[in-house]
Amino acid sequence: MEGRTDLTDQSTFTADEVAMFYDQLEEFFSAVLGESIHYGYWPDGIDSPSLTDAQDRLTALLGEKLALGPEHRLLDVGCGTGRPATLLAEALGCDITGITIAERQIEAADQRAAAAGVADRVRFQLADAMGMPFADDEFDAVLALESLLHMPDKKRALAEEHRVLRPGGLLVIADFFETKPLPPGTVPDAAVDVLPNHVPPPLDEMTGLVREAGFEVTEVLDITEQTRRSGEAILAAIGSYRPAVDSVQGKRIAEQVQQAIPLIVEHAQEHTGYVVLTARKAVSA
Ligand SMILES: C[S@@+](CC[C@H](N)C(=O)[O-])C[C@H]1O[C@@H](n2cnc3c(N)ncnc32)[C@H](O)[C@@H]1O
Repeated sequence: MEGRTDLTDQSTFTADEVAMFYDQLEEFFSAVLGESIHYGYWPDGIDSPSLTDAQDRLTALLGEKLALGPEHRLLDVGCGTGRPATLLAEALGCDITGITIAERQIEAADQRAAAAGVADRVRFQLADAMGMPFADDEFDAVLALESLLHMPDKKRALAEEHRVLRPGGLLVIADFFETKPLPPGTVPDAAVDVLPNHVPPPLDEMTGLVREAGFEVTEVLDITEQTRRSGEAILAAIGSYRPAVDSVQGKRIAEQVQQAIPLIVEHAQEHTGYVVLTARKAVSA
């Protein structure tokens, strides 16, 4: 694969580089974040520190927004290693196709779905969200759980999500948005850019992109406060992590990311919020 290997370069990452990032860090992510690669959700009154429980609560919340049943087909864009899709298949009974740009995630995802006994209705494949191998109108709903942040061309990704949805179908996005930009002229700390494409747009810009892609935005649910504990949960997990990655390069990148995480978390806490955005494709064009 072409491309830089120095992941502290601050220019935009390509889809190939995002794939390399996840393929090389799969062991790292499962050690630090568990089976899901996303933030957790702590609604008022829930105090348990478990990141896994909180991640599963976020997945359950997205399941409520999707409101699908056994007769429906869901596309999970950026499926990771398959825990969200597996949980949603169990909870909703729907048919799910998950796509990821990182090849190594597919094997783990397939194994997870098989172990949960849902492999008959859940499958995973390698595909780029910015050019999907699916027919127009193929799905009843699309989920983008922390995948839009990685897209170098968000307009293209949203246009594709719109194309593969049937008229009236739902798009549910869970992602970060920028709340407080760095003051003009400030150069972000290089370590903050270790994560590919992670600096998100402000909420109004993100909502605007979704509308421009042809969707009607039906709900914008700001859960910044309810996801805030994710930062400290990740920091606690990272504190006890010791790299055990096979390849020398993978180990080097894991160490880079491990060192960068406190800064990334600090940046995320100060400069980003978290939204669940629900949108509908118009019934008639
Ligand atoms: C932060 S992880 C979230 C994974 C999963 N949704 C979860 O919550 O466990 C981002 C995911 O987006 C995928 N991804 C990033 N860029 C992509 C692209 N261009 N096309 C398809 N998937 C992509 C990554 O491979 C990874 O699976």
